[in-house]
Amino acid sequence: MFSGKELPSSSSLLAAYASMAGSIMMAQSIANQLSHLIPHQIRGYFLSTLRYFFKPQSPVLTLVIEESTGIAQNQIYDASETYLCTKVSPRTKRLKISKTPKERNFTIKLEKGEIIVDHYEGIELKWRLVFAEADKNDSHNHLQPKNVEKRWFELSFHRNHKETVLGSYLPYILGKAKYIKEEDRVLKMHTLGNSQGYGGIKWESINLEHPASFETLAVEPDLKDLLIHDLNRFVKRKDFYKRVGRAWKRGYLLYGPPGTGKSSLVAAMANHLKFDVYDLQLANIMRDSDLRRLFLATGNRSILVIEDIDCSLDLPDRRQVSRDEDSRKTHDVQLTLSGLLNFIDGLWSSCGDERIIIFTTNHKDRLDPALLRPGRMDMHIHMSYCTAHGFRVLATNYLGINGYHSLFGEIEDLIKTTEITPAQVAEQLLKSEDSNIALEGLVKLLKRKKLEGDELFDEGGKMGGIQEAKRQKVERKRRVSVRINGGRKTNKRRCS
Ligand SMILES: Nc1ncnc2c1ncn2[C@@H]1O[C@H](COP(=O)(O)OP(=O)(O)OP(=O)(O)O)[C@@H](O)[C@H]1O
Ligand SMILES: [Mg+2]
Repeated sequence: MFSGKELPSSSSLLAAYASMAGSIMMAQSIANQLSHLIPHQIRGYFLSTLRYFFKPQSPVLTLVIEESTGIAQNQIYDASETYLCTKVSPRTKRLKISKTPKERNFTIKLEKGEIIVDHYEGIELKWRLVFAEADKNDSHNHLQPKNVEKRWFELSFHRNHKETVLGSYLPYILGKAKYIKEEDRVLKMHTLGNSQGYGGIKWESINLEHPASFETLAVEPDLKDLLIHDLNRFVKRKDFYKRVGRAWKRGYLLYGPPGTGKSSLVAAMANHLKFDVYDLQLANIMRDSDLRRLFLATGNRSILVIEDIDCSLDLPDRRQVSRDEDSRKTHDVQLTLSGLLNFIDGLWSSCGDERIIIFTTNHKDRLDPALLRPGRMDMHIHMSYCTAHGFRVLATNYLGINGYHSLFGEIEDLIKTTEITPAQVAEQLLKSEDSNIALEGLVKLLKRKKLEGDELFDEGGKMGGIQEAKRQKVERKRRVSVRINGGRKTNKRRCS
């Protein structure tokens, strides 16, 4: 396109200009001297022709950035459009504004003919949006409908800055636009569909509107900082992963009792990174081929979540009759954890960038050692019962209390000695908008739970361990809930 060689340097330009000016003056004096010989009209024509040929070159260089390259959308045009929305000045007269149901924010675009002046490293850059009716005879445009307007940006600046604009300003705009788009991106939550369409089970997506963020998460500040740091480092390390020849992926194992925020943490991670979430319910997957297809259909910059990994892998019976080319065979398609892990490892390396995989479980102790093997999951994160700090976060979230409340001392003392999940605390705080009523309710709940815990402790003494007493109590509860459900099988089996 443009190369440094095409343009003279400023000093040579000056020299050329000086010699041109000299030539014009000389021509003028010749013309004056010959004035008595040359008729008046011819003299004027002679001078204007001379001026045309020796006119100094304009110092302004204009880049034309067309909307389409004829085959594909022009990336620089799209990025400029996004970038310039942030550069609207008080002098801008007209803007176009729109919002589709799926968009979160307004989209602002420049109107025809509007001019925006931007400054970059001390350079003044003038942008103008130009519209014209598309050339109907344009052979490049045969794919476009007739009477479509052609659009382009004209970017004008002093030609001395050509190198900076091409080498640094335009890449800066591409980067900025990418960042703006990421910020605005509506995240998607992909789950497995109910319908078995052609080709088998498929992902279906909805907007991920989970409000969880690291700010609203009731976890210890150290853990929160560690996680945010880990995620930020991961997304920045593309080159590092490439250099050491590793697939750019990261695995987290979240474990802890129900209601401690494992799913909320997944949503907070997705919101923080602006990654889509793919929720893979293994219970719905019978065949290896399905797993492979679904896995390959996940997008870049995404989090693949496999919840309750301890439950989903020992599903009752995955034996299935499948149709081979011409004979019917019975395949044992039982998925094992290590089989799944090898499968994922193998595929993962070959399918794109910036992948995060998260396993969640209520029972780390029941997991296959293959999953716990060093190097398999990058971080093991324990989500545990509510702490005093966790309670303060929830009190801020739900009741808007940022400072002190007279019941805080009692609640925090009780929380330290009681097993209560953040979900239970949250539920209690939701019961009333009056913080006194909500917190008194929480005190009662904590006292009741503490009492139950103490009884369990006594029972444990008789039975030879608090864990055994707990297990038996949960077993009793589970039998009740199975009876209530009438033995109906659900996808998410109770595993406690
Ligand atoms: N650590 C937490 N911080 C803030 N809110 C929480 C936390 N844990 C639980 N909650 C609240 O409780 C609800 C249930 O929590 P969540 O679904 O994240 O738990 P979970 O650990 O995934 O449970 P399960 O093991 O049953 O899947 C959440 O919607 C949230 O409102
Ligand atoms: Mg969960």
